[in-house]
Amino acid sequence: MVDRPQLGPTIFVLFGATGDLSKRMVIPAFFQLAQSGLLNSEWMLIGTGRGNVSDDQFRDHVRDVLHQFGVPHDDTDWEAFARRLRFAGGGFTPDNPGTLPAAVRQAREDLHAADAQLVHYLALPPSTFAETTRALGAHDLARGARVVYEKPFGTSQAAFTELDEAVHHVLDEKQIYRIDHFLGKESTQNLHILRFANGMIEGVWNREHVEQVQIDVPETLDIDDRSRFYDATGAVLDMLVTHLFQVAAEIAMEPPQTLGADDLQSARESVIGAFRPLDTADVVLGQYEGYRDVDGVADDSTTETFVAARLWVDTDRWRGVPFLLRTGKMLGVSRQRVSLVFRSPQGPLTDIPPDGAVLTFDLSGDGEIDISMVVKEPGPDDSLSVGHLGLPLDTVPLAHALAPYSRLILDVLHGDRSLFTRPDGLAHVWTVADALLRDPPPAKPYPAGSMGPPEAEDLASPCGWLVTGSPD
Ligand SMILES: NC(=O)C1=CN([C@@H]2O[C@H](COP(=O)(O)OP(=O)(O)OC[C@H]3O[C@@H](n4cnc5c(N)ncnc54)[C@H](OP(=O)(O)O)[C@@H]3O)[C@@H](O)[C@H]2O)C=CC1
Ligand SMILES: O=C1O[C@H](COP(=O)(O)O)[C@@H](O)[C@H](O)[C@H]1O
Repeated sequence: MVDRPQLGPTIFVLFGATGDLSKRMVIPAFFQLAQSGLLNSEWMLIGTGRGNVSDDQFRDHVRDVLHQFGVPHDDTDWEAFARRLRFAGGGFTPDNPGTLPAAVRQAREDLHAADAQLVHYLALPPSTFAETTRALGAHDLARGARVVYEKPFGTSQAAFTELDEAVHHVLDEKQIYRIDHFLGKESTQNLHILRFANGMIEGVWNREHVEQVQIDVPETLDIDDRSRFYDATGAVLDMLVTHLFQVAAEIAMEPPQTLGADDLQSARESVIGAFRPLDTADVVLGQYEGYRDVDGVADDSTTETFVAARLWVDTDRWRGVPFLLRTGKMLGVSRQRVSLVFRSPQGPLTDIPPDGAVLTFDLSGDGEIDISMVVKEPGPDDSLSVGHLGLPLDTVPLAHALAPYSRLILDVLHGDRSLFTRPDGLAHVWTVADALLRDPPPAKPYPAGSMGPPEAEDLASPCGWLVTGSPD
């Protein structure tokens, strides 16, 4: 990132600026960028929404958000930031521009930058993506702009195709940034950096050496804050076909020619084409006991709050290696672990623990890479034991981790699409998930605080899931 050119003046339009995602992620991330001096000094953030919120009311909201989410700042930081906040209300549809076009014109004047880079961030319900894009075209706010779409970008093959066509009617692919914040995590980026920078890792990144891959994101979190959204979405759409598939693609991809944006994006998104459509016999769905009592959840809801799946990647590199994916709400622990479990060598040693040699990427927080290895148990005989080496990424010299949303927003400002998804990859995602979405197996009940339905354990045999309900 040190080699990146200076950014020019920027106008960042935040749709859904007073919504949940904006307050949790986008506003704190943008503030982090401003505070770290990573923005051009000439920028303006225009929040938008359907209500008539004054600039000052919006500034109060933003300040509350920074307090609520514990974003450290002093008065000087805040005053410099607040001066650059505006709000444009009155809605924004193809028939009604509200006050946004005028606010953008004014921002260009205030910045003395007729050519300021316009970025629209759609932190909106996905059902509004197509219409908002049409409105950008209708009110001349699409020309030269970059547009960030939140997930999910479509909820089925048909919905994806319809949305993709609507968006491409107004924008070129180069203007489109479909965000998946798991790709912005420091450890996720190490799935390609560590691999391609270290021959000893790249050499074993294949079926000859890897017995199985686990992508495991259990969460203790409930869904109370967004029960309506969640009940209409479920774990398969919320996590599996989005974040977990993208992480699987990061692992499965063939080496790109370069780590330039187009090559990296192409390598990751094209390997999704080799994901075998999921067999529902390889999927276990669950629903935690008590889910139907949550306010906003239907009394007879069949929505899954847990999914475990065995995915196969039909490439020469990975044929026959199961990719085990698991995530769910109200589980016994919160973890975000990607593990490559290595095969035991044939040779003189017997009784080697089957999951002794594992390379793990911890995606949570600032990230960590761990290696476990089978070693001699120090002592008088030759018993085998498993030892661990941990590398917290914040201990790497000069580490200055960016939160995933900060990193991805910065990439948008720089016009770097390497960590964003592409329509060919997404189109195939819907093919892979089609049978599961059309005819899902019933969600099996599981107790809150457990690790999901017991049937999910069988998917991961013989090693079993490496993340268990017990503390590490
Ligand atoms: N919340 C989260 O933790 C996460 C959310 N996401 C994604 O981010 C996006 C936004 O999610 P979230 O913030 O939770 O959503 P919200 O339900 O909070 O909606 C965001 C804002 O959108 C506006 N809005 C709501 N309905 C409509 C509508 N029918 N037409 C136009 N504007 C509307 C509202 O602003 P106003 O009333 O001011 O117009 C609202 O504040 C979604 O795509 C979601 O999937 C992704 C990851 C995590
Ligand atoms: O997108 C989502 O991600 C979160 C988990 O993300 P993280 O920020 O904790 O890494 C998940 O809880 C949520 O259901 C999902 O919508």
